[in-house]
Amino acid sequence: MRDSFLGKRIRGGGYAIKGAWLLLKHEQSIQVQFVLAIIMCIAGYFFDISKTEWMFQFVAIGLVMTAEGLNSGLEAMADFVHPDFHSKIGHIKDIAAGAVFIAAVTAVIIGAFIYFPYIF
Ligand SMILES: Nc1ncnc2c1ncn2[C@@H]1O[C@H](COP(=O)(O)OP(=O)(O)OP(=O)(O)O)[C@@H](O)[C@H]1O
Repeated sequence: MRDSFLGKRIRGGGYAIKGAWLLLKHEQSIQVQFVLAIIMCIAGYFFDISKTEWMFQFVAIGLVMTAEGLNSGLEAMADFVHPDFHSKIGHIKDIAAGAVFIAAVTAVIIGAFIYFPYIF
């Protein structure tokens, strides 16, 4: 069972859940995103948004947290392989941060589409 296809997949899932927990426990950026996600869920209940709007909201939350998590992983990898200052490392980190920025802007646009009609 341990080395079977199913056993490996189950173990892989365990590592992934552990990784998500580590992100929440140690990464401040993810903690901030998590709090924002909770605030957006409270807003969703408050404004009684539709099922489709909930779906878009969860996609936006997932998109930002996924990008932030991958960015954290890449930063950790960069710091491990090259702890010293290097322009290439700076460039790599800036690109990864840029991806988070794109995800965040997308989430803000989705949020504006959902909540503007309720607020204004
Ligand atoms: N080793 C390095 N060499 C060159 N530039 C770096 C290096 N480390 C960081 N930088 C520059 O500083 C910026 C911030 O890097 P840092 O690793 O502190 O990320 P951060 O977004 O502050 O992440 P966190 O708050 O999660 O640690 C990078 O985007 C990059 O421009």
